[in-house]
Amino acid sequence: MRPTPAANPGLFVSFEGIDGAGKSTHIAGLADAFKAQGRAVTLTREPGGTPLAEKLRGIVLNDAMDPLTESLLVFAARRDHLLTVIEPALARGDVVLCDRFTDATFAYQGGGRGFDLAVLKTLEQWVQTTPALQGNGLRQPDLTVWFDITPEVAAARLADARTPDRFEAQPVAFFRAVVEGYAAREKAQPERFARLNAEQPREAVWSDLLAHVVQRGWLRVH
Ligand SMILES: Nc1ncnc2c1ncn2[C@@H]1O[C@H](COP(=O)(O)OP(=O)(O)O)[C@@H](O)[C@H]1O
Ligand SMILES: Cc1cn([C@H]2C[C@H](O)[C@@H](COP(=O)(O)OP(=O)(O)O)O2)c(=O)[nH]c1=O
Repeated sequence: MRPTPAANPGLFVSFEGIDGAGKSTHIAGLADAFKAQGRAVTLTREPGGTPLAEKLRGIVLNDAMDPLTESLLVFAARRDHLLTVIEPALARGDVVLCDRFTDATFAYQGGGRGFDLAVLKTLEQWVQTTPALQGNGLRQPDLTVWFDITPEVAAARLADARTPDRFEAQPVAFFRAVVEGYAAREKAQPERFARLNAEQPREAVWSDLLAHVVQRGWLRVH
């Protein structure tokens, strides 16, 4: 028997930006806004989101390794996450809010580490081609919210805020290259991106974020 189609089509939203850009600050608020309008929300993150992927996250954030190893591990985590959490949630009609997805790999491994973008593109094809999409469709977020901020402002926010992991401990030049990596992804797929000026006060960032979601007809204004 065919499963009953979900009442709402699933929505896949990813959140991107360098460490300290303000993603975590706003994701929970957006989840509450969707829930208040009757949507089921799956809140998740990368690397991580499943028991296996969370183990890989611990390794990626703490152990030294070469950029290919790093890329393979984040994509391995992504494959497990996509098949066991994201695709089932989208099939149920959930709003999936994901703290980072593949753009982070292009920005951090591709931009920051300078790793081969062609290899990343191949891995993206392998990992994000899922049986849920007919033909050879590639699963991509319906919307990617990019919290754009300079490394200097982000670093000032993070100073004292938390103990840095292997990425957060990188110098400003690394984060400049990460920002370039995000900019290149936005340029290649502008229809999927909403770029926010993340240097604004929290309230202004929040209202810009809401405006993008409302504009797409995914949330109603009160
Ligand atoms: N618009 C803002 N202005 C000033 N500080 C902010 C703003 N947004 C978030 N912060 C603070 O900056 C730090 C990093 O924010 P966070 O949401 O954890 O960033 P991310 O998840 O992108 O790494 C936190 O201490 C947070 O309270
Ligand atoms: C998803 C992903 C994250 N990362 C990095 C970026 C972040 O520095 C780190 C973890 O992301 P994040 O969850 O934002 O860290 P935190 O919980 O400290 O806010 O992993 C990559 O290098 N490649 C990837 O593909």
